[in-house]
Amino acid sequence: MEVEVGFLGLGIMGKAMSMNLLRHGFKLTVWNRTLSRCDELVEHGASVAETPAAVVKKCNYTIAMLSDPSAALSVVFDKDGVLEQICNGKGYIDMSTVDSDTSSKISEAITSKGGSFLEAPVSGSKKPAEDGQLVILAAGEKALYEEALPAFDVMGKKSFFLGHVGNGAKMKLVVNMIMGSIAIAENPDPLVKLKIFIITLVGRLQMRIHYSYLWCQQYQYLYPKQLELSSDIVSKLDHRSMMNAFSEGLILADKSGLNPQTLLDVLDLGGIANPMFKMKGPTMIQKSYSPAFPLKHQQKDMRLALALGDQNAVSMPVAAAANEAFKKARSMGLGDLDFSAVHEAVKFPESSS
Ligand SMILES: NC(=O)C1=CN([C@@H]2O[C@H](COP(=O)(O)OP(=O)(O)OC[C@H]3O[C@@H](n4cnc5c(N)ncnc54)[C@H](OP(=O)(O)O)[C@@H]3O)[C@@H](O)[C@H]2O)C=CC1
Ligand SMILES: O=CCCC(=O)O
Repeated sequence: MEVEVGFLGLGIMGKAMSMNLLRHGFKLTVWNRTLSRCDELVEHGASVAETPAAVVKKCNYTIAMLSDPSAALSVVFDKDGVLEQICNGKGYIDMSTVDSDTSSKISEAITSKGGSFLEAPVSGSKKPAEDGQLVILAAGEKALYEEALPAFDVMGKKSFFLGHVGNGAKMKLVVNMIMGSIAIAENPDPLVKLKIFIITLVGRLQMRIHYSYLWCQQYQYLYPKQLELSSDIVSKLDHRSMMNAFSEGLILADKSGLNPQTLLDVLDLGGIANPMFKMKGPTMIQKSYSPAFPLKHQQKDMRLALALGDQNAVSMPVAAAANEAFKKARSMGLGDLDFSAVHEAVKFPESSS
């Protein structure tokens, strides 16, 4: 018997994910609060139902991709909602990004009616959703996970099963917290970006000319020395803030009962994968901070970069907060360890020397 799959919520993500399922031959029934948004899916072979309850009635399992906790709850608990038709043998998979309490509430309601529940938030945005390249962070009923794997394999490039309900939601929130913090570090005020760009460009140009005309002994006096320093320091600013956000994420994962190594694996597959997380993450988990770049030097560069910002009236609240963590690490006697030892200062903010 052909598996009938339901899909609730055809926003940016839901539309891309359900199109993908259709492309791969899944038999799909869709619903969206604004029903007209179903039209394009219907053109591509989907059936449409008038309520979430009607979708659940028809389908073996139903996937939801809704904006926030209140939407996720409303679609389940309100009139004509999922709960009215969920029963033994039917599954409900919420892929929306919500908190673990919301997810648990939905799980309890679904299972109390005999249905099975899985939370499965995703890492990856519109394009990965269109290309079937999401990273799926599932938790809940293992049997439903296995039943839905063919759909997950189409929607994503990798699926994790993270255990009991709540772990998927928490993992997703940790990843997005790191992403949000880095985004601030990497996307400051446009004026700041322009200044950094100009300083860096001039610095690079200067280096090129410097090497081409090294023979010219007087060259070094043609450009202000400070500019060379500026370019170097400014180009390192993002790494400072990244390391702090990364540390907070590792600690949040650990304290929330998640495996920090799994967080590293998830991060490495997503939009914020980068060589620094990959290289420093495992040693940070092991609390091994053998110095490659000593923390005291990093804090010195932070201090100088902040002074540069001061000179140029550039507001840098993210860098200032990161600098406080590096100062704290120094006060804890960690200055000669690797700069990733800032992790300890983030972990124990009340410690002092
Ligand atoms: N966009 C992204 O890059 C990513 C988003 N996510 C998460 O996926 C989820 C969906 O995001 P996205 O597709 O971008 O969001 P959109 O805003 O594009 O879509 C939101 C969907 O939720 C529906 N909705 C909102 N409120 C209600 C309600 N009260 N009752 C019923 N349906 C409701 C909307 O219906 P209607 O059309 O009627 O407004 C729409 O289908 C969110 O939880 C988001 O955090 C996860 C990874 C990446
Ligand atoms: O929740 C949104 C995440 C977007 C992304 O992972 O690129």
